[in-house]
Amino acid sequence: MKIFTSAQIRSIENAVIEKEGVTSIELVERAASAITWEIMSRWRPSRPMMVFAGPGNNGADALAVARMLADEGYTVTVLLFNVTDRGLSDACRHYRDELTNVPGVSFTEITNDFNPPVITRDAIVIDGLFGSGLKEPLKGGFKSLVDYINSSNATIVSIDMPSGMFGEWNEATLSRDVVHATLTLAIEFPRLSFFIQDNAEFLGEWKVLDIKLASNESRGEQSPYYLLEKKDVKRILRQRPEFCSKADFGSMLLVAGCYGMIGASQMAALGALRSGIGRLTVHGPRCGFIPMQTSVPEAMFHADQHDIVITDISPKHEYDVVALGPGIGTHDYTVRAVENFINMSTNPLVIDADGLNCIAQRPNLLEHVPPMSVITPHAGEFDRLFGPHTSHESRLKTAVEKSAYYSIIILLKGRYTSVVRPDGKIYFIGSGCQALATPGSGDVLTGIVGSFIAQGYTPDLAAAIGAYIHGMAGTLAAENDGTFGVLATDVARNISKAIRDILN
Ligand SMILES: NC(=O)C1=CN([C@@H]2O[C@H](COP(=O)(O)OP(=O)(O)OC[C@H]3O[C@@H](n4cnc5c(N)ncnc54)[C@H](O)[C@@H]3O)[C@@H](O)[C@H]2O)[C@@H](O)CC1
Ligand SMILES: [K+]
Repeated sequence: MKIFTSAQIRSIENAVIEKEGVTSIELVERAASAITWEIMSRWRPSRPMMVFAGPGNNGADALAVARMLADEGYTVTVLLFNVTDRGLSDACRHYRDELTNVPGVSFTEITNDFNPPVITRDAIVIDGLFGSGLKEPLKGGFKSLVDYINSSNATIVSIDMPSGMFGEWNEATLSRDVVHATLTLAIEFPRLSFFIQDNAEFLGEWKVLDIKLASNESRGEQSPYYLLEKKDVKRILRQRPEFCSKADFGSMLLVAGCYGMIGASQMAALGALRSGIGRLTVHGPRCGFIPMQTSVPEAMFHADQHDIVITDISPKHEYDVVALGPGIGTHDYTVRAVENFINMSTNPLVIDADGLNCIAQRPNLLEHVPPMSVITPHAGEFDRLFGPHTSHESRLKTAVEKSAYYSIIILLKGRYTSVVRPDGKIYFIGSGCQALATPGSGDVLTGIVGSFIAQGYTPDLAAAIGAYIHGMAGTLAAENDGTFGVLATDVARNISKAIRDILN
């Protein structure tokens, strides 16, 4: 699914109005009925509704919802803020005129100062102050109003977006002067902001409501941002031919483990094997030999000359891909081995965890990472590589810049994992859940991504489908065990099930 900017959504909306002869009032009506249904399915008419409407079409949506809720027997108090020089939008004026004599609605239009009404704890606040037409961070009276709403402890439903939040790029608004919604009901499209962790506290739960807006128009519109869905992964994944052998599914060298972290080699190896690798060799220190051969006998083991750390990475054979990093530590010998290996590599690599921490000790080394390699940092590893960041949004922007500069794919892990390509495209992956926040989970992901590259998927797609399948495997594991106690081995065990579900 493409993720559009607010400007693109406006132009899609205008195109629908012009080409299909739909009026903006009809669109508001569609949006408002979808919102009203959603509210009615969650809260009974005994809950008082308190509607805050702004001067644009976000306000029009709110006024139309107020009328519909009143028709359904809810008690509705409406405050319309008509305080800007520009006055009301056409649709807002239309719904204002319609509301003035609806029974069950207490309506006030504010054109100047006002005394804030008491918001009781059982009230449902409907926030229709501003949506995609917000031009600058809120200030003055609107800022105080938003503060007042936030301090009410009531349930807050934001229409389209929490008022004060932009559809994209919110650094200037971070955590200040934005409605903190309990539920955000987005109209037709999710926004880029929804996938960035900084904004989670504004959005609360969010849901996209379908108002049949222009699938034709939106299909033609280009966007660098995508939400990867199950159907996309199904389209990318190739069914295995009936006549096949393991030689058809690639070979991978996994460079992983040190004394005390051989578990990382196991997790990554399981990730690779459960996602279909044809042949897997693990290179690790000698102390890893017995544990690896007993716990993952399907993998071959190639022992380093050193007992407890990796000191030399010189593959004896050709591999389709080398994945490097889980549990290797950052001993001087290992940093040097990583440096030598990267300097002589020409094919795309997968680099994770301590592999990245080793690179962070030799900053120029990134210049020598082969193009189209995949690096898979979490926020901490990312900052060690590229410097500290104060927000997830700024981290994402740096990822776009660094991905282009180094021609590498950056898979930035999080609630919505972002796979950033050198051409600026970002795939967001939301298939995971809290269960994945467990030790070894990232190692499993490294194994999966490496395995898909070895099987012939391009590194960007291997990273994207790998992250999706990893997330889904974690979610499937949580269906059995809840979100607290899922182990990385449980995630690995569910990979094959996730792939089967996707292909069915
Ligand atoms: N996307 C769509 O196709 C549809 C959108 N609809 C609604 O329309 C909304 C967008 O409507 P609009 O474009 O009218 O925009 P908004 O209603 O978000 O806001 C525009 C108004 O707010 C004022 N404003 C902007 N920034 C301000 C600030 N910082 N301080 C004070 N005033 C400020 C503007 O001058 C203008 O009057 C969406 O969020 C959604 O709720 C729906 O009505 C129907 C379909
Ligand atoms: K809003």
